[in-house]
Amino acid sequence: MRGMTTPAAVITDAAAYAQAVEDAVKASAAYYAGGSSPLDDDSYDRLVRGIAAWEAEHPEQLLPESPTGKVAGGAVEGDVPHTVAMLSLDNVFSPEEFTAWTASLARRIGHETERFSVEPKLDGLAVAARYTDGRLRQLITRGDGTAGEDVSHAIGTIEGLPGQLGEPVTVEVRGEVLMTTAQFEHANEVRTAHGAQPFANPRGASAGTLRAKERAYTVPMTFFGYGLLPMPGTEAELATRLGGLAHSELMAQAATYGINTTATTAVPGVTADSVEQVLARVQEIAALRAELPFGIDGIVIKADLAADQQAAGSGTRAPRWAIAYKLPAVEKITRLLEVEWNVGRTGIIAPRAVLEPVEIDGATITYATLHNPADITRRDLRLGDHVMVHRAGDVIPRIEAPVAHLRTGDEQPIAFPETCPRCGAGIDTSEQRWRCENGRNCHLVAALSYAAGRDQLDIEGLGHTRVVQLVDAGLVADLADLFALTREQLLGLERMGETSTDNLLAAIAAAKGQPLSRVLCALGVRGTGRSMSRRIARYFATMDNIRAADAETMQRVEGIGTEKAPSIVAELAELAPLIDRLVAAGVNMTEPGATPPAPEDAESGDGDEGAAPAGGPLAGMTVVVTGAMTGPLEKLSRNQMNELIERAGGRSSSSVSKKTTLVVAGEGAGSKRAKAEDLGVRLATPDEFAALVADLLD
Ligand SMILES: NC(=O)c1ccc[n+]([C@@H]2O[C@H](COP(=O)([O-])OP(=O)(O)OC[C@H]3O[C@@H](n4cnc5c(N)ncnc54)[C@H](O)[C@@H]3O)[C@@H](O)[C@H]2O)c1
Ligand SMILES: [Zn+2]
Repeated sequence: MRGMTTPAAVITDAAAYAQAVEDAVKASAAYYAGGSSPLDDDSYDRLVRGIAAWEAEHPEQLLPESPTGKVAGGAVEGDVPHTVAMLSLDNVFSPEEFTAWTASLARRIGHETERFSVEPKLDGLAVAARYTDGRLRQLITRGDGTAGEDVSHAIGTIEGLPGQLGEPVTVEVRGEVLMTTAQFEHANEVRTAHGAQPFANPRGASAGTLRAKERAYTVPMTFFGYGLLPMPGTEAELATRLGGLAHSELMAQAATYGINTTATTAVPGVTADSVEQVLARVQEIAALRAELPFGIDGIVIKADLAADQQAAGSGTRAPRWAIAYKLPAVEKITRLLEVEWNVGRTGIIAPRAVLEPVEIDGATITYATLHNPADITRRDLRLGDHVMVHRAGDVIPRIEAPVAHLRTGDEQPIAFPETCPRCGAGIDTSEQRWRCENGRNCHLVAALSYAAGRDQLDIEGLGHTRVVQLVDAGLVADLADLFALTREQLLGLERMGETSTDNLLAAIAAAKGQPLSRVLCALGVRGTGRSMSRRIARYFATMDNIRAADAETMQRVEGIGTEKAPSIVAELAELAPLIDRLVAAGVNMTEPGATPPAPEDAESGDGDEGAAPAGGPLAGMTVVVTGAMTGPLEKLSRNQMNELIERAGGRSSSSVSKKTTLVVAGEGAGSKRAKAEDLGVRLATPDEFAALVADLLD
């Protein structure tokens, strides 16, 4: 795993040091008050590392207001004293640093740490929730660690923090308040609808929301507990018992009281008996990070046993028995320079953000998705805005929100196109995603290249350049024209010799034999990608059946709901002349191995049967493929693997969940394998899987 990506800020003289301290304290105060810091975390941490480096060289110049060594950088105060200090955490950034930390902990307590607990480091803010006789009476922020702010007004708006515990106990629960991605999107939608500025990121949104006292609206947040301790009023017997429990036992106890903990997530807290086990778990959590519905900025490792914790003790800023293993930052602030509107192969007009290049976790980011025009309006994005950009794993970078408090007033509204930016035709704005009225004919080259692609008609020799040539020469104006191409026409093109012409014609002829699922996919009907096309083709078995289906019948295919069904039916009706010409050209319109739905079945109308044949070695199974395939499966693309799964009676899926029955994990499998292990889903190697479906392999 990579360590720090950004070096410390370099401070060269006392004046620069004083300025850096002032900047850091200001940023920190804004950060804890409501996330309106001008700096992203990476820049803040860099600044503080620079301050610490200067102080190490010039201890005599240390300014009393310096953020180093203090909870919350010394920028926050409170008036409700904590019974036990609420501290921050020290950091490590690599396996080596972590190992060194465990060694120093062992020296301190006089023996190796018996057991560790390993939990995600939730990226929200810490609160203490005081329960008296099982009732939530008071909610307090961390503040400066010794006293926090009373935010009891937020009681009732935080999921996972019940007003009433399952038992009438008097205890203090500590944990993190955060917003899930969905809660964050919702919060900003509600805020902008009320004329308020959006929050820059989920962390700032929860800080700002928690502290806001009088608002016309409430937005939900989520709580995860990671501490349980006695407080004044706690029964003596319970106090003694809690004091002796291991961290993992406390978490189990909190859960039985009804408190939400990470046990409900894909990254539950676990215990580990060795450094190796801890590091393996760190890797697993890191691999799952991009898929989590909430932000984490590291992994927290604690000595699990109470005796070990007591022996280690705490410093003024952080406990000595716990450490944060930090992960690289996934968020940076940069500027939104421009919005491009690109027309895709189905005629969808999608906005894309052009950013001032910014480095996030080793990659330079210049573009981010913006989904659709409504998304821009909802978040009140403007050109020239500073924006919080998020990028984790292989997921396409996204703009989280504008950093509204950095606005200068020079920002400009984002202009939406009034006509298709590609062909000038009108725009159909009836759905969230806008579409050129010319549909797939608008970007014919993209539509045809897609149709000829490996996972659709698989026409070798018909790459992008060749398609451009055919379209420019006026030889092809739609998919059916491909099948009418003559030898003479092709020979007339530049760089087309006899051999390549014959090869291309043969490839086009072969494409006529592709299964219906691929032909359907090649048509590029909105909402029918590869797997949906396979489900439709398997359910209906023939193109005639598909075309005969009304919206209600279409909904019998799994995954097609009331919204998608009518649009698919309408688009297929639009495509009727094209489909007729494909049929006339001899293109196959049946799905091998699929049987059409029986008429009774069509009347019973209950959902998802028929999506796969009843039998087959994978009947009733949901299968996910990850990593590189080897052995008999080596040559199969991911799409072909999914086709194979469905031919074998199973259902293919791209993400692992509790519903997954089998994960085929090849070399290099990462987060999906980890998740399968977490959920206890059965794993198979490519060879084991090949044996399972041997009858279908040729
Ligand atoms: N952008 C800015 O201007 C700015 C300013 C100040 C601080 N910061 C950021 O804040 C961070 C430092 O803040 P900090 O002092 O709050 O420390 P921290 O967030 O790095 O670590 C301590 C906190 O971790 C949290 N935590 C999450 N999961 C936990 C778990 N399972 N067990 C225990 N604790 C858990 C708790 O809230 C605890 O208080 C840095 O990442 C820094 O970049 C940013
Ligand atoms: Zn167009």
